[in-house]
Amino acid sequence: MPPSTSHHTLPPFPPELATAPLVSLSLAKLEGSESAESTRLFQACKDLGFFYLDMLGSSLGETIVQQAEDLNKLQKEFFSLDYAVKDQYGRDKIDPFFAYRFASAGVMRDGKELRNESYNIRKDDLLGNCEPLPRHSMIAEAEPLLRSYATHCRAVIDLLLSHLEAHLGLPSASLLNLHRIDHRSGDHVRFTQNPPQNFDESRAERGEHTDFGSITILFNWLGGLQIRTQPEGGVGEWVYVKPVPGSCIVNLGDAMVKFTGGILKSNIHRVVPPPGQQSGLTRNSLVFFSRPEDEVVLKRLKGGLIDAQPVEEESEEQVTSKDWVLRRAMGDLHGIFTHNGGLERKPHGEYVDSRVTPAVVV
Ligand SMILES: O=C(O)CCC(=O)C(=O)O
Ligand SMILES: [Fe+2]
Repeated sequence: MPPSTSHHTLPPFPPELATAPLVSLSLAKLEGSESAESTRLFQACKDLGFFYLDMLGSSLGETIVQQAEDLNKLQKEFFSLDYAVKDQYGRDKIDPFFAYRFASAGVMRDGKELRNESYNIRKDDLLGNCEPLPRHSMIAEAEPLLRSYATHCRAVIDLLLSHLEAHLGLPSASLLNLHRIDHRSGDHVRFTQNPPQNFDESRAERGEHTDFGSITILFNWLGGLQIRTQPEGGVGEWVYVKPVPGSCIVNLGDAMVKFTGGILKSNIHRVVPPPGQQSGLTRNSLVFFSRPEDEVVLKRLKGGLIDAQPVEEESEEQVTSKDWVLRRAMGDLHGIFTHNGGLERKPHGEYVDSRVTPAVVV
């Protein structure tokens, strides 16, 4: 049975708004190793590093869509708990990263300052790869669902990695072996919730970021995600990514740019309040972030098309994935901004403010 999505229960995304020119790829076709679809995947990852993945018609994909709906119900329930309860699972008490996190949304209601919230649940806790961190009973009870969701998202990510390594001309399993599911990594499921708030350009700018892992699988139900277009020779503009029922949004993170010497792109994006009739609603998203294994050094791989890429003159400090994630999360390292086929490094500090008053808690 096809999954029942809930987008139609919400006000529509404004039809007149400019939206991002994302291609839509079919998971079922990629599972079937259809070569035209595989080539489109490689192209999308070289162009924008963002695409829709249509999950319908794939048993794995439809299961993920259904589970994303179930997890969306769970996250709303979790975020409806009192701040004092959630604060017990905060980053100051549990972990600097894999914890409940918040920042002021700059809005008051009933004498209370509303929060932009997120909750990061580590893949290794779910899969038994480590001693799990303390978590709320609601999360503990949902662990079979969370574990299954993480495993399914990883199956999609592994499929994408295997297509990409083939196109890059890398030896088989070059990328897969940096992302083994039973090895410790920063992979996690993230719940996010933002209360209604007015659009504020400077706040939106502070939330601009690239993801710093490998591949991200994102579900959202309301508009608000924006990416910046990358026109040849131009500066680009912010455009909305419209949620599509039955599809997830996939984007590449900085690790893929580093591994491939800039062949693959991690596009800059941000989250602003939902547009049009959707404004005034609380916005949730559900994100699965994959990252290289903790011990993997984030550097350009050797082989295939990567060897033909220009070598950067000033080679950057080499850090392990674990340190990179920690330092990015603490705002200690800048992101990679890819533009017009080249690599452009934003000065330190340009993306890091998102930790202060983020529209999205990165
Ligand atoms: O909420 C969204 O739609 C995107 C979230 C995001 O970009 C992130 O958490 O890194
Ligand atoms: Fe992101």
